[in-house]
Amino acid sequence: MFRKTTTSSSTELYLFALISNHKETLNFNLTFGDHDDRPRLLEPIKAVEDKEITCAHDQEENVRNSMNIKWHECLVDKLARQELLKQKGCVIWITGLSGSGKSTLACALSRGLHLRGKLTYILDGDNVRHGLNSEGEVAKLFADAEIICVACLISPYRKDRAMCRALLPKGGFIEVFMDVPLQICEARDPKGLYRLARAGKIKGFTGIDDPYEPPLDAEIVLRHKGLDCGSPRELAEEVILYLEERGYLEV
Ligand SMILES: Nc1ncnc2c1ncn2[C@@H]1O[C@H](COP(=O)(O)OS(=O)(=O)O)[C@@H](OP(=O)(O)O)[C@H]1O
Ligand SMILES: Nc1ncnc2c1ncn2[C@@H]1O[C@H](COP(=O)(O)OP(=O)(O)O)[C@@H](O)[C@H]1O
Repeated sequence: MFRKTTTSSSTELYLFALISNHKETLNFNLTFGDHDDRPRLLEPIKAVEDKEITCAHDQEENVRNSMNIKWHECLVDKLARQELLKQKGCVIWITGLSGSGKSTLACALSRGLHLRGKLTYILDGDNVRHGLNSEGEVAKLFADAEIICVACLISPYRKDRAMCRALLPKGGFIEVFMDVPLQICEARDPKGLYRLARAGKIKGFTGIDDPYEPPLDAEIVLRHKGLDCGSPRELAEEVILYLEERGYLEV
C-alpha cells in the first residue's frame, strides 16, 4: 500500500519513492538527484508524500464510513472454477501401442467435448517430450484448473502410469486403454517406425523389442473387435458417456 505513517529522513523518502515507483517523485530526483542536496530534495518529496497520505487517509475514511463495503475473502477455488466451466477437471490418460489410435481418439474426444461446451487440452507425446513424470505433473495442473486434460502417450510401463495416477485425487485419473493388437498397429504403421524397428534400425521399440504392459485396472478399455475397432467418433462417444454418467460434465 502507498502509505507512510512515520516521519522519514530524505534518504528513506527517496528510497520509498523509488520502491513505490512514484513517477512525479522519481522525475524530480532524476533532475536534481545527482547533487547531494537532500534538504532541497526533501521538500517536494514531502509535499508529494503529504498529498498521498491525505488521499490515502480520505479513501480509508470513505471505506470505513461506508455501510456497503465489506472486506471479502477473494478465493477463486476449485469449486469456483468448476462452476465457471460447468465441468470437473480430470486427466484422461490414453495408453496403447504406437499406431493404436491414441492421437486420433484424443482429437475426436476433444472435438466431441468442445461441441458440448467443455474445455479440454491435449497433451500429446509428440508435443510434450520431457519424460513421463513431468507429463503427469503437467496433466495434474491442467486438471486442477478444472480442464479436461487428454494425455495420449504410449506410457508402456504400469509403474509409470501408476505414478501419474497417484498424483491425482480419487477419480481424477481416467485410464483409457487402446486395446489394439500389435499386428494391427504394425499393419497401420503410419510413420514407418515398425518397419524400421523390425529392420533393427530403431532399438527398444515398444511392442517389438521393448515391452508394453497392458493396464490391469483401466477405467475404460477400447477393445478391437475382429477387423473393426469402431470409428474414432464412436470411441470418443464411449469416453464421453463415461464422463457424463459419472458427473464430470456438470457441477
Ligand atoms: N522406441 C520407441 N518405441 C515406441 N515409440 C517410439 C520409439 N521411438 C520413437 N517413437 C515414436 O515416439 C512416440 C512415442 O511417444 P510417447 O511419448 O507416446 O511414448 S512414451 O509414452 O514416452 O513411451 C511414438 O508415437 P506414437 O506412434 O504416436 O505412439 C512413436 O512414433
Ligand atoms: N478408430 C480407428 N479406426 C481405424 N483406424 C484408426 C482409428 N484410429 C486411428 N486410426 C489410424 O491408425 C493410425 C494411427 O493412429 P494414431 O492416432 O496416430 O495412433 P497413435 O497416436 O496411437 O500412434 C492412423 O493412420 C489413423 O488414421
